[in-house]
Amino acid sequence: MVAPHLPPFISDPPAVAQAKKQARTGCLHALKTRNPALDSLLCARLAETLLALPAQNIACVWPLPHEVDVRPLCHALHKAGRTVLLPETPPRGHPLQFRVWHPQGSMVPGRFGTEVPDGPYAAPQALLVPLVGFDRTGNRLGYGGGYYDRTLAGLPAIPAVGYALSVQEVDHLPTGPYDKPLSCIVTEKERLHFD
Ligand SMILES: Nc1nc2c(c(=O)[nH]1)N(C=O)[C@@H](CNc1ccc(C(=O)N[C@@H](CCC(=O)O)C(=O)O)cc1)CN2
Ligand SMILES: Nc1ncnc2c1ncn2[C@@H]1O[C@H](COP(=O)(O)OP(=O)(O)OP(=O)(O)O)[C@@H](O)[C@H]1O
Repeated sequence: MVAPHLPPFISDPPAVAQAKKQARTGCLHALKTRNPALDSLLCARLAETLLALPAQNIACVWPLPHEVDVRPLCHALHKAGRTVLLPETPPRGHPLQFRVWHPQGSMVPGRFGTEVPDGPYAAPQALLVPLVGFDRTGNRLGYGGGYYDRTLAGLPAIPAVGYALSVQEVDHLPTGPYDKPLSCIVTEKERLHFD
């Protein structure tokens, strides 16, 4: 039997995977022990950044319990007339899909403790990217599922805005073959541009 033609799968070299794991532990600790009063400052800065984009469909984020509470941002974008999408997490190895969120709609449980709206599927025109960690050159770190890496690879032409608190910054993040720097990262203190 002839093997089906699949693109070559290249995982991170072991030293890179190990270094990412170590950075992830430190950044997650910083996220979980943050001053929660900073969440609203970050939301305000993100609203300003995203509303400046000419995008109707904005893929936002619904927070996990330990993450920055960006739910006020979802409400602010909706109030401003934008269509808010939220990610649905497929099995590992696939990119995220996005569904329309409405403040009065229902959320259903998704993978890894996420909550997903029951609205229709839609394509984003701008993408908000939650960060576990980041560095000053635009490199990002997630939970290690490769979900946003794959999603960004499939949507190369739309603006992607990463966000984190400034305590989640590290000096230098290791990168693997699929890691691409973001063009913009927003924290409660600043907006970093990398193009
Ligand atoms: N709010 C939110 N939604 C999101 C993401 C995210 O980072 N944040 N995702 C980003 O890809 C996708 C979900 N992917 C995820 C993949 C893995 C884990 C995960 O491994 N979580 C650890 C908890 C880590 C910890 O608390 O120490 C776990 O379940 O053990 C979480 C989300 C889509 N939705
Ligand atoms: N476009 C892709 N195609 C195939 N494999 C990929 C792709 N993007 C990432 N990967 C692989 O997925 C694995 C996890 O990647 P990584 O540790 O960078 O995830 P992450 O950026 O922390 O998580 P996420 O993207 O979910 O926020 C790595 O082995 C990586 O090589």
